[in-house]
Amino acid sequence: MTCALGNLGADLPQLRPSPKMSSSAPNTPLAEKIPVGILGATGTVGQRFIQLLEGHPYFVVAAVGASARSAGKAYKDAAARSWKQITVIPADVASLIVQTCEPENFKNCRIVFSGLDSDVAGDIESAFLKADFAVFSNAKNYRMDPIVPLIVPLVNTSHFDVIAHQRKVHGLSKGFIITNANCSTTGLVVPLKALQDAFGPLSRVVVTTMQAISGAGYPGVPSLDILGNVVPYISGEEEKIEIECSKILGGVTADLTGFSNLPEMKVSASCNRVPVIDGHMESVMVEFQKCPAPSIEQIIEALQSYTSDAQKLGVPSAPEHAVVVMKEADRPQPRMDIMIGNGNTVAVGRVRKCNIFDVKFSLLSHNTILGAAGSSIMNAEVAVAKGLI
Ligand SMILES: NC(=O)C1=CN([C@@H]2O[C@H](COP(=O)(O)OP(=O)(O)OC[C@H]3O[C@@H](n4cnc5c(N)ncnc54)[C@H](OP(=O)(O)O)[C@@H]3O)[C@@H](O)[C@H]2O)C=CC1
Ligand SMILES: N[C@@H](CC(=O)OP(=O)(O)O)C(=O)O
Repeated sequence: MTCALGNLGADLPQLRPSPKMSSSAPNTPLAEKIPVGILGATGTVGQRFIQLLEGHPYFVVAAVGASARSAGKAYKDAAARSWKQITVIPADVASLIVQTCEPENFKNCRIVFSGLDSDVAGDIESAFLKADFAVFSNAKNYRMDPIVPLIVPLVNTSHFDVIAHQRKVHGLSKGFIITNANCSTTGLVVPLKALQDAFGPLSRVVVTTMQAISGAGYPGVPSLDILGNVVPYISGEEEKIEIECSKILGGVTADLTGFSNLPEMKVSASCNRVPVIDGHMESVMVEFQKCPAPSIEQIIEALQSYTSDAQKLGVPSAPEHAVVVMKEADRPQPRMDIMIGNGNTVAVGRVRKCNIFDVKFSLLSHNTILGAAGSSIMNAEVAVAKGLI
């Protein structure tokens, strides 16, 4: 899964100058919106980008890309069968002509958000990086690359500090690549970060996931496999959760050229596909290095009071609460709780003593909002606030 991006320094095309932007007041609309492109725009994650970017205060969708199967059609026709959002396709995007995913077709964009299938994301995202775009990827291809930040905006925006080094290595002036985490990793690391900040290092984490079908994209899991059923296997998912947590919860090296992972924190994941449309549930057990461990009351307080850097920066998509702790015995539940914080909050419940580790709880996070497009957009907002765009 670890891929080297290679030497990207040569043949940089001249891009149009980026619009004037203010990094001093990140939560107010920019004087001129930043044109963005969406790669994989017809897919499950791409659609979520289009939905979330409608009326966005910083960004405007200026180009959409997908495979040769979709290219050349108006977006509304290319996505006619696959659009599964509960809102209609925004009118200004509906009429855009879908492009093939080549940088020259996105010359009017400063940023590209990628919801590309991982089979093609590696080469395409690399081409956009080489062409000096700011690339925000949802695919797994570059997550573990030693100079690519893997950022969950409610957890580790400090990892943006490696961008200057990444630009230097690749000979870029404005471009960079940031990746999001796997959707189950994303829901997990937010409460883990709250606990790590409050009580010090974690030694062991065991997680069992119950993942929605939208996680598999469209058309995804056949209905006959999933209706009235549970499938106890999602290819590659357990391995991704187990390694990504360590990079995200670790720091940046002192010279800002890479990441200091947390090999001492052991994570074991078991993943299941369940017949839910949106929202990944996770059942989590945590052991602290600290002995004696904090009390359940202290743990609940730490989860509730956790405030991420994205919230402190006040970027538009940052939720009021990174974590909400639900007190009802049978919550959170996907049907009722998935849109807390507009899909960018992690709902935690059933926080209780664990007879084997120190604490156990359930969590719910939105796999295509916080777990994908929502985090990418929030990462881009943070990049604007940090003056990187
Ligand atoms: N769904 C989720 O919850 C999450 C997904 N991800 C990741 O996000 C990415 C997208 O996932 P998802 O939206 O579910 O996948 P989908 O299968 O729903 O969408 C895939 C997209 O990639 C495009 N595509 C496929 N082949 C090519 C090609 N050769 N050239 C250009 N575009 C191509 C498709 O276009 P076309 O319609 O023309 O075929 C489509 O737009 C994946 O890497 C996935 O692992 C990450 C976190 C969560
Ligand atoms: N595998 C996840 C979604 C996904 O595509 O993850 P990743 O981007 O890590 O491959 C799911 O099925 O729910």
